[in-house]
Amino acid sequence: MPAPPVLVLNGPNLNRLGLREPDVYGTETLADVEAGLRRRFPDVDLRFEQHSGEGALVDALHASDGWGGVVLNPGGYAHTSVALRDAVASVSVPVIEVHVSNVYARESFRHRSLVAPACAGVIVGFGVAGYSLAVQYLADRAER
Ligand SMILES: O=C1C[C@@](O)(C(=O)O)C[C@@H](O)[C@@H]1O
Repeated sequence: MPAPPVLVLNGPNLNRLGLREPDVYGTETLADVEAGLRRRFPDVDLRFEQHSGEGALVDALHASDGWGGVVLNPGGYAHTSVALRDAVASVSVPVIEVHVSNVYARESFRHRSLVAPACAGVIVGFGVAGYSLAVQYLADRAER
């Protein structure tokens, strides 16, 4: 049986990666991230979605239930969204929260994630390499 897909789910403003605050987020675009992950993990059925709205992110999480995992960068919703946290808690798929920047080295309102306690793990501050680390974890987990 083929391994179930892994969803790389990005929230608001991450479609601006590479353009927005490059000193904070780097110069790689979301398309670069997708191409890099597809190159690095040719055997993983990777799906990519980016939504600016909270509801669409909630729906995407629900639709991924039973998949191999979700790599979730909730963007600013990490710090505000009870609905997103509840959506993560409502599914049995392992969700890894990723932040490109080191949110703990930034403004204090970024130090708390409402979503993180519902996640299997969190990767913060490794730039876009965080997506790759998260997919690697999920791929290893699928092989166990
Ligand atoms: O939009 C983002 C990007 C971010 O999630 C990151 O990847 O570093 C960190 C958030 O605080 C911010 O609102």
